[in-house]
Amino acid sequence: MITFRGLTKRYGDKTVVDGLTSVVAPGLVTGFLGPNGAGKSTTMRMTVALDHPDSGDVLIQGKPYRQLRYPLREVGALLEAKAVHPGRSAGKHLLAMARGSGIPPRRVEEVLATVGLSDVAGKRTGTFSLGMSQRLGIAGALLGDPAVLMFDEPVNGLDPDGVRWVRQLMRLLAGEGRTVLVSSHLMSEMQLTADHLVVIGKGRLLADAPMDEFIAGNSRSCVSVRVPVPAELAALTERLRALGVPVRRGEDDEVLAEGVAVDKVGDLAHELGVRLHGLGARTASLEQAYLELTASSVEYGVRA
Ligand SMILES: Nc1ncnc2c1ncn2[C@@H]1O[C@H](COP(=O)(O)OP(=O)(O)OP(=O)(O)O)[C@@H](O)[C@H]1O
Repeated sequence: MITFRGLTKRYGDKTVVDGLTSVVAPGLVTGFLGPNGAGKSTTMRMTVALDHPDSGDVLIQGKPYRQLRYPLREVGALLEAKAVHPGRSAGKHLLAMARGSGIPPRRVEEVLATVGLSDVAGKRTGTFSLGMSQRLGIAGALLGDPAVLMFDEPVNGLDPDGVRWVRQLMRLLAGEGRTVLVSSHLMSEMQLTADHLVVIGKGRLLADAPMDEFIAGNSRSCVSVRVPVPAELAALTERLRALGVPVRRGEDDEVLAEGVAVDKVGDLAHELGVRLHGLGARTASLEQAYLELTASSVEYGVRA
């Protein structure tokens, strides 16, 4: 479990993390979302004492990081994949980490195998691609077999196969009862990976909710109707609008009706003798819900 209690960080006169309070629960993948500059990395850095809060605190399994006897055995973190001595081999890098933390050296081979880097264990990390560095960073996080794991943009630089592998790994780790906090800007990927979401904007908590609840609560549900004959599509649209239902164009022969039941649209089409090629509730995506919620919190956006 990770507990944020009024966590606050200022750089100069700018508050980059602003009174963040949340509990990241074990046994779930929690997605940590927010626009660029929202304060996600700063929050993660404070969790492992790489940065210090101005007020509030963050606890790992109920304790501040500094009170953990062997931190790597309690919390693993992938923060900056390239933050590794470039002249050192992957194996030596992990061995050095293990030595300082009372972790048996055989764990190095185990985690290298888990992340698929066994064959390049002897290679200098300076020669690694971004994807390989990400895998090495993940190996470092897993080294101490910790109950709490944090990954800042773990799929950055990975190919589709690697992205899927990360997703499966996150799910596996949560399935083992661990606490998994993961940040990403890839919403479609996050929708497949996370059970729960913590969303921040300009350092403030915007949402802390299960994935389904978040999507339902931050998007407008609608009904998609496909009508192949344009005149019939217009007639149905007109009838819906006359009933006060907002209707907008979808793709090709599709219209999207908001705030109305699927049955009602089907009945109206039948009444008007309109032939349908499709009728169904359109479930909103995480991306739509996220964009709705964060629209006013985007710091570096381009105004339309
Ligand atoms: N060492 C620092 N000194 C001054 N400002 C900093 C420092 N580190 C971060 N910031 C600022 O704090 C804010 C939050 O940055 P942070 O990296 O935590 O955001 P983020 O949500 O991780 O963003 P991204 O999605 O772009 O990685 C930004 O405005 C950033 O410029």
